[in-house]
Amino acid sequence: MTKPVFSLKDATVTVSNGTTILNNLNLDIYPEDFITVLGTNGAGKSTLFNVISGDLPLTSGSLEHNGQDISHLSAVKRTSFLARVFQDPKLGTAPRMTVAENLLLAEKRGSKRTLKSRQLTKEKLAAYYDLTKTMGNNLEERLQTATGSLSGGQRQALSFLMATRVKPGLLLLDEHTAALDPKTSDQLMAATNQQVKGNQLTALMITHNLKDALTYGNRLIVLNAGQIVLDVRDNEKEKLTEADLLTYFVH
Ligand SMILES: Nc1ncnc2c1ncn2[C@@H]1O[C@H](COP(=O)(O)OP(=O)(O)OP(=O)(O)O)[C@@H](O)[C@H]1O
Repeated sequence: MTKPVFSLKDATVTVSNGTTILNNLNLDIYPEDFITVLGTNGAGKSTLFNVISGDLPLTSGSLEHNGQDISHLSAVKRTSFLARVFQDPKLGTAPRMTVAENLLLAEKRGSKRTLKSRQLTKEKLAAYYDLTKTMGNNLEERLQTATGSLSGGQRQALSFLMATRVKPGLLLLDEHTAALDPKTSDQLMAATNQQVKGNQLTALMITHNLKDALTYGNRLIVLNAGQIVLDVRDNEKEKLTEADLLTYFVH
């Protein structure tokens, strides 16, 4: 039987005021799972990501990666196998560096990040041109532009390409299309789906868009009050409707 790549076991986070924001949560993530994550505001979705990325420690319980307990591994060390794209286009890219330099930097994920512009060879720039052209938003014309002057959609597309430049063991998509206009959001969602499937990535994607949650991924989970209240995959997921999902949105 296939073993999970990541396992959260009785994961609990209690904050200083005594509130429990993740409550004995259990989740096994299998290779090539593309899991859409839904839940009301404050359900614990970002907390779940913060626990996986190592930005927030567990109060109790554990996180395993390929059977090894990594609960105490630093967030920096986890970047060798984890990548995350945030909702805010400003996060994830270095604003003064060009698009090409950011892509080069992303290739060094998990190792020492020193950058020498001579490493940007003609061949590399040609490869980046082809790569960015797949995003369908003219990013390929702006390879030598400082990232800070890109549009939000272009910057978010770049963040996504950077997160997947070196295949991560797990890709965390934290409402990565939420700040974009509907057309740009659809474009990035389609590109995301293509990358995740084409490169056999394992991914978790937080979204408030029920349609996207139903359309994409092989598995869907709903969080409520720090617990998973629905976990469906394949045929069972395909049968779900938006109306079904709304019944899980209880405050
Ligand atoms: N470090 C923290 N200290 C105290 N409370 C926190 C901390 N992080 C999160 N919380 C609280 O825990 C709850 C869950 O927050 P979280 O951000 O995980 O929810 P969410 O499901 O991602 O919500 P949203 O959909 O609004 O982004 C919220 O009530 C939040 O205020």
